[in-house]
Amino acid sequence: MPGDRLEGLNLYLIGMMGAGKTTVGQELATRLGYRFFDSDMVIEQSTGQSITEIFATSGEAAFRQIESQVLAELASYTRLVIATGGGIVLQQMNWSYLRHGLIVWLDVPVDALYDRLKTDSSRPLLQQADPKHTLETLLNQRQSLYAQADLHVRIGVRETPEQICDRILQSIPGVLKPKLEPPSEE
Ligand SMILES: Nc1ncnc2c1ncn2[C@@H]1O[C@H](COP(=O)(O)OP(=O)(O)O)[C@@H](O)[C@H]1O
Ligand SMILES: O=C(O)C1=C[C@@H](OP(=O)(O)O)[C@@H](O)[C@H](O)C1
Ligand SMILES: [Mg+2]
Repeated sequence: MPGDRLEGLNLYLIGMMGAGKTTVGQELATRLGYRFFDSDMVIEQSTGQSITEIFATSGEAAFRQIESQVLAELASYTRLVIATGGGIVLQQMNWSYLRHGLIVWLDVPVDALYDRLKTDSSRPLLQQADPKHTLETLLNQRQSLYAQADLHVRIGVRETPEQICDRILQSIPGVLKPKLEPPSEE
């Protein structure tokens, strides 16, 4: 299986809302023979609330706390593709979990993000007067964090999830961290 090169290492997809982390992640998991998890879906299943309800009833800080707890739980498994929520990079503690796997940044132009999300009401942070401006502002704030990924995938507006998977799988060998070989017996 293509996933054998990874030797069970989890893949964490990071990037802005609408970048395709959930969509591409499902396809990637199938190709790798991995299990797929979407951290938002796990949050909704474990709390019995939608992301929007959590934001509305408990606030973003509480959501971020739950998000970190879910990430910590998922990070204890292997052979997973995990589609994270776009704000996973905001908390330093999350990086200690992400770093145990291979971090892939799906980098999509803001115009394309907006086109994909303009009729989507499931992202509470976008329920603003000018959602495109909100996307631009969030990306500016987070760009340097996303850039800490192991693999930066710049995605064209016409690229399909299948084509993006092809590119990720082709690029993984070049970014796999070398295994620390035990010191040779002198
Ligand atoms: N490569 C793509 N081309 C066109 N539309 C896409 C692509 N990837 C995802 N989408 C669409 O964009 C929206 C957001 O995708 P999703 O996977 O939920 O992104 P994320 O999890 O990063 O927020 C969905 O409607 C999805 O069908
Ligand atoms: O960018 C963000 O802060 C968020 C992105 C969302 O996930 P997606 O990136 O899957 O939309 C979800 O976690 C929440 O609405 C917050
Ligand atoms: Mg998602």
